[in-house]
Amino acid sequence: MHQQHAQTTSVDDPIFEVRNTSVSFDMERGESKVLNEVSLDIERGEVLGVVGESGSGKSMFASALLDAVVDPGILTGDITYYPESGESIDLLELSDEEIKQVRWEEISMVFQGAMSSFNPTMTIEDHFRETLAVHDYDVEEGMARAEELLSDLYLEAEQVLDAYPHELSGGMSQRALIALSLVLEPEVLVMDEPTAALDLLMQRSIIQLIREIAEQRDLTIVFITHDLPLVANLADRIAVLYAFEFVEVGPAYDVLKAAKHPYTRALLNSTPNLDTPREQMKPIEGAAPDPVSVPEGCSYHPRCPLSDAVCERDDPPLDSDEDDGHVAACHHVENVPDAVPLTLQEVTVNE
Ligand SMILES: Nc1ncnc2c1ncn2[C@@H]1O[C@H](COP(=O)(O)OP(=O)(O)OP(=O)(O)O)[C@@H](O)[C@H]1O
Repeated sequence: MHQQHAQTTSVDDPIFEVRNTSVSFDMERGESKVLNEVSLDIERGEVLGVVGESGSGKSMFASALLDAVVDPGILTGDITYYPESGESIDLLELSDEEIKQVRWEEISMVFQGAMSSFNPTMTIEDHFRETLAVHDYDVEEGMARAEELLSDLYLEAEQVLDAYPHELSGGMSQRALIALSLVLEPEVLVMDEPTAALDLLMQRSIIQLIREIAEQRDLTIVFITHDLPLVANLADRIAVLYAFEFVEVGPAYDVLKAAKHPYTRALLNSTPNLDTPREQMKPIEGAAPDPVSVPEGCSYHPRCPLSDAVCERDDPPLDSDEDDGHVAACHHVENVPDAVPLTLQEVTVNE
């Protein structure tokens, strides 16, 4: 059995406290735990990048934050949300009606592929008006905000509002969706691979816009991606998911320049820099675990050059004596830099 992870690095002013949170599916092959007892604090106003390979549980973490795990997934644990003013909210205890209000108004979400989020028979303006009306906001005031948001995202507001979703390019519709997700002035925006379907140039310009908007509006952003170099330019902190658990959390600069976990270092070595075409990236050897049969002990041990009997037996906790907020779940943290040297250091990082 996996041990319960110790509490992770705490932050000064948490907007979320996620504790021992799991998502599981009952499968014919056995219990599939696709988020495994994760604990993490998210700081108010930060951009947190959540990074991991495909199938590592990133989307499960995103949907857990909105208590929106798809059926028949079972979400357990504690997620406390601290609004800017008022009482803290135990998200997993809310009624369906209450959680609907929190979503969009407090915590909003943008997924990959705007097209599937828009209704093809409605104009973009209809989407804004409907969202405002359903949440009992003043529609005219809200539409003024919508125009402002669209132009902050470098879109011609009038033209975009009049358009049907299919009339917009991929980059335009993704930006329109970001504007829609912000029209109710939420405190948190959870973005799950919001730029994955776009070309590199458009991805970068949207990342830049997201940074600007986060700063202007004091937003907390949880940005989920498999693309480590992409978040390098965006995130204040990075949390790395491997096999449904966080294996490393820390300030973006430290995680990118001095990663502590062998997996994070392998991930960095597999993604040389922002200009490297995906096809040229070197995949990490071995396969990511199947959620039904996650290895005992440290789940990374079958792929790790430092693995020994302790790693095969004990799941390392995500804690450390370090006081710099940079933690890694590894029994051999001090030996990692020699055992897994960073081959490429070209990731550009916001300092
Ligand atoms: N409806 C479902 N029923 C059972 N298992 C599921 C379901 N949806 C997802 N999973 C499994 O949960 C695990 C985590 O999925 P998740 O979508 O969170 O991964 P991810 O890191 O976001 O990957 P990707 O980048 O490919 O979206 C995967 O093994 C996936 O197969």
